Amino acid sequence: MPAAFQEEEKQAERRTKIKICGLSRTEDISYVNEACPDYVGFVFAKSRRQVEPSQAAALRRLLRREICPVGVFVDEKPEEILRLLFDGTIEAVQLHGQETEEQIRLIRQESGKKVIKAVRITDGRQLGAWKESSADYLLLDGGCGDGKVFDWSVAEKAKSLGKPFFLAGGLNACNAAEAVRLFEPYALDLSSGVENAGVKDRQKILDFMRAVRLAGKERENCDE
Ligand SMILES: O=C(O)c1ccccc1NCC(=O)[C@H](O)[C@H](O)COP(=O)(O)O
Repeated sequence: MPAAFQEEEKQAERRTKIKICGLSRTEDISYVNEACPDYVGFVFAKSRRQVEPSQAAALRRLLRREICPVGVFVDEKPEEILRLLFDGTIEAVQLHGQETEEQIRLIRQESGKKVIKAVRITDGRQLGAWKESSADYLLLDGGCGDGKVFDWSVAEKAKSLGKPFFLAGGLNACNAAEAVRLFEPYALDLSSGVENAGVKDRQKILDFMRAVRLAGKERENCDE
């Protein structure tokens, strides 16, 4: 492979990934198809953003192939999660409830797909308990899609987890750069911060994408 392409690939691997969560309308899909985040989330748990499996399947068919659809669940039966993975409605799983290590292992083994385990942070103590989790990624959150920022003084602890993590909780275009600088997360995940009057907003999605990409470029310049 030519060196220029190799360098481009390396850069793409290094850049902070983005997940836009809680899509429920065809308009939302056209916004993300334009902005092209790495992941989007369909919430199957009880929520104002909840989608039915058939609705998610229809939205997924409209989604650009490069974007990974993640199913967001709270204490759902593993069989139902696996059904949605096997029929292609989702390609990865995010667990927000009291799911056990056994359930996480089962979902990964049966499907071969990635599992993200959400951990609600109230102080740094929750982090240690999940260090050995078999989940592919942790997702550090202040709530459940309610725009709650947790105490960012745990950034150093999060970085020393030795496990890639999604950072979530009250992110928006204004605090994205600071989040990238402090945490150096694998990915940023957000929902409320790209909404207006309770629905996804095209301009806010584009602004967020731009803010994260810019923060990534600044970090690269500092590293050079
Ligand atoms: O978004 C929901 O309504 C939701 C409901 C139940 C469990 C999880 C939920 N969302 C999970 C997410 O991935 C959100 O993007 C994440 O919590 C951040 O949300 P926000 O603070 O609003 O950006």
